[in-house]
Amino acid sequence: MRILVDENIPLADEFFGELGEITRLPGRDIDAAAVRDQDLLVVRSITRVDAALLDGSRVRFVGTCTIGTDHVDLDYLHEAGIGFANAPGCNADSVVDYVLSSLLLLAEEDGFHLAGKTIGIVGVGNVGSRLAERLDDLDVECLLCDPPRAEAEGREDFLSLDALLERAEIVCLHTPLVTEGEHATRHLLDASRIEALAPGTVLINAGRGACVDNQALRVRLQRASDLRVVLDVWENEPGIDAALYDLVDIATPHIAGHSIDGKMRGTELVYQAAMRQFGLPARKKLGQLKPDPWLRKIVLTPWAPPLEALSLCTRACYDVRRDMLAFDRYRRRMGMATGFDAYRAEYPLRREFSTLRVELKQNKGGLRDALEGFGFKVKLSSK
Ligand SMILES: NC(=O)c1ccc[n+]([C@@H]2O[C@H](COP(=O)([O-])OP(=O)(O)OC[C@H]3O[C@@H](n4cnc5c(N)ncnc54)[C@H](O)[C@@H]3O)[C@@H](O)[C@H]2O)c1
Ligand SMILES: O=C(O)[C@H](O)[C@H](O)COP(=O)(O)O
Repeated sequence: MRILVDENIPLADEFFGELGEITRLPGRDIDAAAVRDQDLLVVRSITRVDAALLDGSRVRFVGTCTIGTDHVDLDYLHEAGIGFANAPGCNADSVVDYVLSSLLLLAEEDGFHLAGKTIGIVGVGNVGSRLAERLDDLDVECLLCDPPRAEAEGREDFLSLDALLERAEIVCLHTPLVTEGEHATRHLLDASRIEALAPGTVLINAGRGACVDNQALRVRLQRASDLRVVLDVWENEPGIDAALYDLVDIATPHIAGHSIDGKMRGTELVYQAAMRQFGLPARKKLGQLKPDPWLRKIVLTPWAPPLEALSLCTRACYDVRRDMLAFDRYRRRMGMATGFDAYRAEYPLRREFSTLRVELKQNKGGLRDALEGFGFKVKLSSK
């Protein structure tokens, strides 16, 4: 069997090696000529998978090691009888780490506490629901909006988008990009909703760029810099709006989900689906292959002030400023589009909060709940 894999997929040899010969290419170089003689194609979100790529090829199965599927023409694959799998939830915890690291940074810069804030989560799937679970320990009020789930599950506690936007001080978007139908998400935040955001609102988009009308957001920020904006995803990646880039508070190149833990989970999920497709046993397990965490444990003495301690653990594990500053360096050196892709391709190793254990000698000021809310494994020990 011949297998073509995006070069930014970790553990591809370990998982797929037993199936046949592996070729690796940058995701944007995967074209019709490259896939023609392949049997299995494993991609990330930057490869458009459609008839133009696959017609006339031998490919029988396509896997994307991502949550999102908006780069894949699912109808075409179905009609062509080509098997398909994505990796639901694989990097959801990584996105939640990104959101919490960003919120902590803004809270420190602006001198506010997360406790007591009202946070609106739009899109309550794997990412949104895990974010809500973690925030549960932090004494924040969570407002949830997910009309497809509200309809399917009869959830009366879910709000409409406009009701959520009216009350939330922090708005987190975790919706997929859906361009058609009753629940389309393209420009879910359109010009009128962006204009109506109350001054001081924090807006975070780590779903898909086009869920927010980027031009309208730029216009609002040019008129008044009264919002705090965190954008990990953008319209027209990698050639994003440079004027908007200059106006937002935290700008990163679609790396919220790029923890090595999330990427490896994505490879495992696609491997399992491919083995099912080919009727083979999936013997490889991520547990056998995963590298050890690089930072295992932080021990906090009774003198640790709770807020500083939370900040220290978060930054030790993942500090969003690293990605902001690095992206800025890359885009200055290479230009926006090339820098955007290059930083993602060379993305430094990042572990998830759940890989770090925090040992506490004393549980002062709700520190244990805050650390657990952020996702760290906490042990209270008097020794
Ligand atoms: N920035 C990143 O690196 C990164 C990483 C992972 C995922 N993502 C994006 O985030 C999206 C969400 O990820 P997930 O794992 O939670 O996906 P998911 O499929 O588990 O959940 C998406 C949720 O959005 C809801 N939804 C759909 N249309 C909606 C609408 N109009 N309004 C409100 N909610 C709506 C769905 O009902 C679903 O519950 C993915 O589709 C992907 O596009 C981005
Ligand atoms: O949908 C996803 O899983 C994420 O957006 C993913 O992190 C995208 O990463 P990429 O495939 O673009 O490297």
